[in-house]
Amino acid sequence: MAAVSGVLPQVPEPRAAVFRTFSKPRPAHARRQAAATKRKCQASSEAPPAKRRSKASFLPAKKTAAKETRRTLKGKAQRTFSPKKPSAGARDGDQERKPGAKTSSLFKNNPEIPELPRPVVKQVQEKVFTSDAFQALDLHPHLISTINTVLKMSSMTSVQKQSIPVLLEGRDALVRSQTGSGKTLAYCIPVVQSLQAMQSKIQRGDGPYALILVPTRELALQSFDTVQKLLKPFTWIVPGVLMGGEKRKSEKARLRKGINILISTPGRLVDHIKSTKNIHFRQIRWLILDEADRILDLGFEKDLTVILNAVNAECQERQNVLLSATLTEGVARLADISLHDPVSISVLDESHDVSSPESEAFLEASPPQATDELDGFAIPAGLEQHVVVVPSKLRLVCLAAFILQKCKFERDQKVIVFFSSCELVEFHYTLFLQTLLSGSGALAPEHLPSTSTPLKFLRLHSALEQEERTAVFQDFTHSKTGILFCTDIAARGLDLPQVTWIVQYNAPSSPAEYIHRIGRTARIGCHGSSLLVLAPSEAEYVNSLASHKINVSEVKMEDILSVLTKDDCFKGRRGGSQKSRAAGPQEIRERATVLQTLFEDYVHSSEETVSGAKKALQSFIRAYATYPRELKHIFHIRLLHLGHMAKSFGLRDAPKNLCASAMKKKKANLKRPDLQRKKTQSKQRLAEILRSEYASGMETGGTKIT
Ligand SMILES: Nc1ncnc2c1ncn2[C@@H]1O[C@H](COP(=O)(O)OP(=O)(O)OP(=O)(O)O)[C@@H](O)[C@H]1O
Repeated sequence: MAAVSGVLPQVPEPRAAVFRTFSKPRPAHARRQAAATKRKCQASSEAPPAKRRSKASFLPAKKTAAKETRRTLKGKAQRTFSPKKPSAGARDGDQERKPGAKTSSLFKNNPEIPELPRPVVKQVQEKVFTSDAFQALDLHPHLISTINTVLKMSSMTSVQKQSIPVLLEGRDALVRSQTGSGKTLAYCIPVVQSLQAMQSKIQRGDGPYALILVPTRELALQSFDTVQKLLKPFTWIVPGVLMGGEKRKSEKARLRKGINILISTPGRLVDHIKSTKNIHFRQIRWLILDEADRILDLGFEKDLTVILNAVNAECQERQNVLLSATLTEGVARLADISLHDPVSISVLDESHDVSSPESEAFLEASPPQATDELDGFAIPAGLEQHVVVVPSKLRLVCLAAFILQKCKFERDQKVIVFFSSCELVEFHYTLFLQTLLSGSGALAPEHLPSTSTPLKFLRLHSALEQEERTAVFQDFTHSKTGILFCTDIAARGLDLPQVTWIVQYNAPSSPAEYIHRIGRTARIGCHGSSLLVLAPSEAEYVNSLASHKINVSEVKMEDILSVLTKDDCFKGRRGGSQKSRAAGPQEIRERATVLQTLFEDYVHSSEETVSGAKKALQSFIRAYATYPRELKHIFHIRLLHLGHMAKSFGLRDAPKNLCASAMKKKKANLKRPDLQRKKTQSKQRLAEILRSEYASGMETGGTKIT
């Protein structure tokens, strides 16, 4: 199959059947080139036959995947992306493909898929809506009409019904209700109502009366948008947003003119506290921490202390409100330092009988406690949660098949896929764009099945320029369909309409993050679904979720992969299609192999792409090493099979240098007397890395007072 270095054909490996149906009609010169490539491919396909499959194969097949792929090559050599000459990187030791080596052995030597534990847990549920109209509240008539006409809302949600009167009474509060239940308005309405009612009319130059802290820039923009809408009738009250990525100068200018309701990420605010002389908190009446547990979790504690000190130094009398769908011990600790005689508001219905009188949201007028996860977190009733166990080698094709199923063969599907790092998002985004999209190595329109929808890929992570981040956020918000690849910066608070599926390709590091990620769908009483992808060694995670009252139902990997039989782009040698013959397990395996080969060919098309895949793999391993201690027995790097993982990055073999450097480091560490100190340092570095995901964007440059 593979050629020895030196006689390697220009096109590294012909996977003609893969590319044939993916290509567009080509001009004459391209056809001549393809014919030449075809000849080369035919020549290279005369390599010795691959070995027969071993009996230890997962899903035993009659023929090897490698064999099948090679057979598809004959006489079908067209590429849909333009590979550069096999590069040094692509040919170096670990990636070199030896004569007779297998193309892909996706279904061989995989670990058994274990029987998943089936714990039965009673999920916590909340009732989203009440029958009470906003008119029932003592609000300014213009505010009510804005809610009704601009926001187009008539009845209150449970959390709004419970929170708004309490906050209008002037109490501090700790508010917990499920994702997508309307917490933003639960605090924005009382803030606007109280500020417009102030006896001496607010002046812009007075500065901030309300300070709203949120963990991410997108959430800051979203909350700003809501506040802006509510303020329509009250034009003298000026809202403003501070967030990383924007020009500091323009923010300073806006601060100088005056912002009355200030929405910010903590890091950015701290930066202004330290560097902007026009910022003051003399008038502060409200301090709101949205996603309060996250703000604490991510090491924002230090920033928060700076902010609280700055606010306390100028003003003691204010209302404090903390909100989140997930209360943890951390929140309670935070509550200790910032709340005064707070009311704890929790919208819960554990009875599951949402029509019974007892199931009404209840108000618990007590100090907040460490409500930790023992209670379980409420999950929207319309959310169906699934889990699929996939051997590492098959992860990539499984994800691709799932996306194709949802976004190509079903209508109006909006999917968010969560990854554990920016590098992973970038890698998968580029790979899918280059291989599955029309025009760049993908499906030519004439080959698209009539039922299919064009794919639209987007990505969101902290390493993007702010302008692009905002554009992507807006684009996905207003799209009817699409696939958003993202890190956890999109996990909290974002209200992206009509998201139908959440995929967690990398498992989250805590049950709280699981809840927030899946909470991007099934919002405000709608329906949605989620899929968690686990490796066989991670199956135990289902029990961990169950201990937090989270129920997931299993879907079989084969059922996800079977979509490939709907798509003749992935036809194997025997060319079976759904029309010509029934799709059996063998055909599914063949097509999965064709798809994997498409990925591998792209990855191995240049030195750059090989190196990108290696970096992504490295990033995956780094992220894997950061699971908290209580999950280490499930997610431990020693449980990973590097060679198998490499396949899920389109690499044909495990990169040797990656292993070697990791091992060397481990050995060296064992000999070190100062190991403990180093460990602490690396933990700190890790915290920094995680933190950078939510950074203010103002880390670089001096902090000159202006
Ligand atoms: N009373 C209401 N009637 C109809 N829709 C509402 C109402 N209140 C809020 N919404 C809508 O519900 C959606 C979710 O609201 P919001 O983003 O405030 O939820 P949340 O509880 O803060 O979620 P998360 O925990 O994920 O941050 C938004 O689109 C919002 O406009």
